[in-house]
Parts: sequence; structure tokens; C-alpha cells
Amino acid sequence: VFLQTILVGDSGVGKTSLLVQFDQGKFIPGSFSATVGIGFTRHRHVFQGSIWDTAGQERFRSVTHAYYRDAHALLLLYDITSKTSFDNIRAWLTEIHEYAQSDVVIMLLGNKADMSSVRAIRRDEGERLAREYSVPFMETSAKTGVNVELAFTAVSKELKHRAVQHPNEPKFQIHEYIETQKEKSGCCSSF
Ligand SMILES: Nc1nc2c(ncn2[C@@H]2O[C@H](COP(=O)(O)OP(=O)(O)OP(=O)(O)O)[C@@H](O)[C@H]2O)c(=O)[nH]1
Repeated sequence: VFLQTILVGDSGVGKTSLLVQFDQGKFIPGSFSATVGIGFTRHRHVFQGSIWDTAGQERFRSVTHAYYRDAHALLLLYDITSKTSFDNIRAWLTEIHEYAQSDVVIMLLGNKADMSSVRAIRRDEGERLAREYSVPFMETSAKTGVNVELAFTAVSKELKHRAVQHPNEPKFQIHEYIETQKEKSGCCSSF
């Protein structure tokens, strides 16, 4: 099975940066250039699949919709310093439910966790929204790399497990896996 993961969310939340951090282990500050359509060049083979970076801008929406259907997993990002990007998550989820496969693995990510001094969305607000939609959640930073590897690994493990599920094997618990692995970024700043 060829597994496809795509990154979605508002323009500027850090989708390209997250993928660059995961792929190359680096962050290029102030290098905001909006993705046009689909980031074809920015996919990396993980396990037996690939990751696609989509454009957050509204005008590319019809292009990205076409990719939802073939996606096995979706990483849905908002920016913890942007209330708008968080408020738009519900709209993104509506789109996902409309265009993606019903069994798609979804993970909610609150990115830019390194900017907690100017955060607009508390971590528990992210957690609550994720619970409402029964999706796993974590805060990430494409800048420091916190939880970046984990986000991709957790999704890959879940997909891999589904693909090769043996009858007597216990089901992979993505929520538990994340809880035991996650770095509590900005743990000590005020909620
Ligand atoms: N401090 C900080 N800045 C970040 C982080 N992630 C992204 N940025 C910055 O936010 C801006 C937007 O990042 P991109 O990765 O281009 O955003 P995008 O979601 O791919 O945007 P579109 O391609 O338009 O959909 C850039 O200036 C990044 O350097 C992060 O985790 N921390």
C-alpha cells in the first residue's frame, strides 16, 4: 500500500516549515513564501508513503480538494498565535469530511509552540477541540522541532498498523502513544 499524508490548514500556519523541519531538520526564519497549489517538490518518503504540502490560500482550494480523496492521513494545522487560524479549523474539518475518505486519519496540530509568549490559543482549547472531533492533538514547533518527528511518526505508525493488522494483535492506540511520547512544549508557561 502506498500511503499518502497531506498537510492542510490556513496560509501561514507553518505547513511548509513543518515539512522542511521533518525532512531536513532545519528552520529557515522569515522565509514565508506561500505554497502555490501543491508542494510537489516537498514530499518525503516515510515508511511506504509520501507527504504532500498543500497551499492554505483560498484560491488554491479546488486544487487541494482533489488530493483529499487519495489521502490516508491529514495533518491539520493552526497557529497558536492566530485565533483566526484556530477558528477556521471547524471549516477545515467540514471540508475534510466532505472530500476525504471516511476512515482518513486526522491529527490536529497547534504549530508555533515556541511563540507561547504571544499565544492566542491556550493548549487546553486545542485539546478540547480535538476531543470534540475525536482526533489526536499536540502542539508543535517547526522552529525548534518540538514534537515534529512525533507527529509524523504517530500517523505513520497508525497507518502502518491499519495496513498490516493481524487479528490477534492489539490495536495501535494513537492517543496513548502520543501521550507517552509527547514533549510538553511550553509546559510551564501560563495557560
Ligand atoms: N516562530 C515560528 N515561526 C514559524 C513556525 N512555523 C512557521 N513559521 C513561520 O511562519 C511563516 C509561514 O510559514 P509557512 O511554512 O510558509 O506556512 P504555510 O502554512 O506553508 O503557508 P501556505 O503555503 O501559504 O499555506 C514563515 O515566516 C515561517 O518562518 C514555527 O513553528 N515557529
